[in-house]
Amino acid sequence: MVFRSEYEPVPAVSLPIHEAVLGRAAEHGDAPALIDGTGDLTLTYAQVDTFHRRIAAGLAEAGVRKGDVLALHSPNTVLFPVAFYAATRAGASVTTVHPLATPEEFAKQLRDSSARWIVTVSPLLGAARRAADLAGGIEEILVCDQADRAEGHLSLQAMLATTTPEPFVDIDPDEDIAALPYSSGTTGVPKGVMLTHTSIATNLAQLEPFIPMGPGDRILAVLPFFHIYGLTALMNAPLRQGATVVVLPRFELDQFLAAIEKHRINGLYVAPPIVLALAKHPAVADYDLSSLEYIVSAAAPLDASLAEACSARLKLPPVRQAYGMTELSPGTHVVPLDAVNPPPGAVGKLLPSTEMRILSLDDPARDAEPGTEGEVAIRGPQVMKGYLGRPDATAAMIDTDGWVHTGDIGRVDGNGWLFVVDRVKELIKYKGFQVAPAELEALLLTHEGVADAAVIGVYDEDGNEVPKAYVVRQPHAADLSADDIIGFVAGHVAPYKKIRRVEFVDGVPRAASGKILRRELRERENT
Ligand SMILES: CC(C)(COP(=O)(O)OP(=O)(O)OC[C@H]1O[C@@H](n2cnc3c(N)ncnc32)[C@H](O)[C@@H]1OP(=O)(O)O)[C@@H](O)C(=O)NCCC(=O)NCCSC(=O)/C=C/c1ccc(O)cc1
Repeated sequence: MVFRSEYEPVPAVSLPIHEAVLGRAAEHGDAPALIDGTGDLTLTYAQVDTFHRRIAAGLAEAGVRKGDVLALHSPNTVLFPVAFYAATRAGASVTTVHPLATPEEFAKQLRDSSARWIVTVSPLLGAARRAADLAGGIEEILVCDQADRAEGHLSLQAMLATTTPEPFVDIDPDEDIAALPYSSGTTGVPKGVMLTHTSIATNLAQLEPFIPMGPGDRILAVLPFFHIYGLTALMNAPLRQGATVVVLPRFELDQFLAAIEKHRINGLYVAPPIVLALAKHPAVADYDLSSLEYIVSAAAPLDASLAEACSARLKLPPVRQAYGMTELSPGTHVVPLDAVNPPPGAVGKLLPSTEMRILSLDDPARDAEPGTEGEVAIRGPQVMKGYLGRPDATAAMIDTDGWVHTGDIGRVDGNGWLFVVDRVKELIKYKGFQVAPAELEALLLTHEGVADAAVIGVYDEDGNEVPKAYVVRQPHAADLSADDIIGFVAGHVAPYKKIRRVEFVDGVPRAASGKILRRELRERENT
């Protein structure tokens, strides 16, 4: 059975993303678009409009051409959105990089995406230079935050002085790639997700009626812009509608609470660990959070009683969930802000122009019995174009009828609410960040004391999923300890991918094909 959205379809928004988002920026003029939540800098809509055009001219002058891949490597700053739209206006596809990626991880992404340009911030220049050396093929490393050409790197700020006219680039929004975030999908290592201008812009139009933001609304950008959730909910959506975005570089509880109080934030888009902090942390009582009107949570499963504790403490309507994934530009379901008594735990209703099937877990060619659990499959204009350079992985994810097999297990109630109950995919979600077991297993096998290894997600006391390694020692490495393993991995990966539990075993369960039997390990955990 195909579930169809109960809402009127929305027409595709076939526009370059910078036009779809900033097309009306000049009209908003002096209204604040972006405020630095750690300082005083404010960019008005008129400035964002002018600045991104000047930087696009500067990038074109530096040699950026249509189809080039530009790696944007920065924590959240007020210049991040400006750099993003400047790059797309110059014709580039933007691949966003985690600011804490190690040089090796960064280099992998540069090589895989055939990136030619890096835009970073000066504190991260060292990592960017090492990554560029490892990867090769980089024309130039540019820096967002320097007023001049310090340290020999072109600066985006210096480009604001350019008198060169903005480039005219002929973008085909339906075909050309605007964003190339990296995602593991349901299995394997991170892959470049090709999102066209149209798929991202149309997804904004699909979401807008349900979580409207407009002039006067003040949104807090604490989740990273480099993930599709932040890029959509905290950057594209508010800037398209004329709201004000207060920007924080990372989640630090007191700074976050102080920013809500100081800037009279009314809408929060967060992930479950922040809902947990709001529900339980004593510091919450020290701040005036009365400006808040709603909280939306996505990126990872949210416990219904935790959501209830959070909204009760802050005297807010129930926390709204939304559901999506990078491969879906990203949104497919949302609990509308104006929904009356949405059922606890629901991740939402199908967005307009989106179809869903719930596939049988025994036979994915068939639908599950109505009301029962199955794998969520999605079809709509927000489906990615594919994984860059990986036709096989693309075919494994999108079937010949255009359905994306999400790897999440869900159930739909009689009123069309989706509940996500589990997942079939291998991926670990640490605080909403993807951690691919295959990547950590490959790394563990490079340790001279490790004979074999498997990684799965287990739950800690706070209900966070954390990566756990099962390790088989080499015969000569009898004294290899858990701390050795944890330290070794931490030395090679971004902090969110760290191994946080270790168990030594005599053997890793494998199928005859050699595939790790993760289900067996998971069952062992639960007994
Ligand atoms: C703010 C969070 C929730 C919590 O922050 P945290 O507690 O500091 O944890 P981190 O995960 O950032 O940091 C991990 C480690 O790195 C460390 N770290 C941290 N920043 C630093 C630093 N700048 N220096 C140095 N060490 C540091 C940090 O201290 C920590 O170290 P450790 O103590 O060992 O755990 C953070 O985890 C976070 O941003 N998570 C969200 C990720 C996210 O956006 N994912 C979205 C994927 S896309 C998606 O799901 C789409 C959904 C969607 C659905 C529907 C829609 O409509 C739209 C979208």
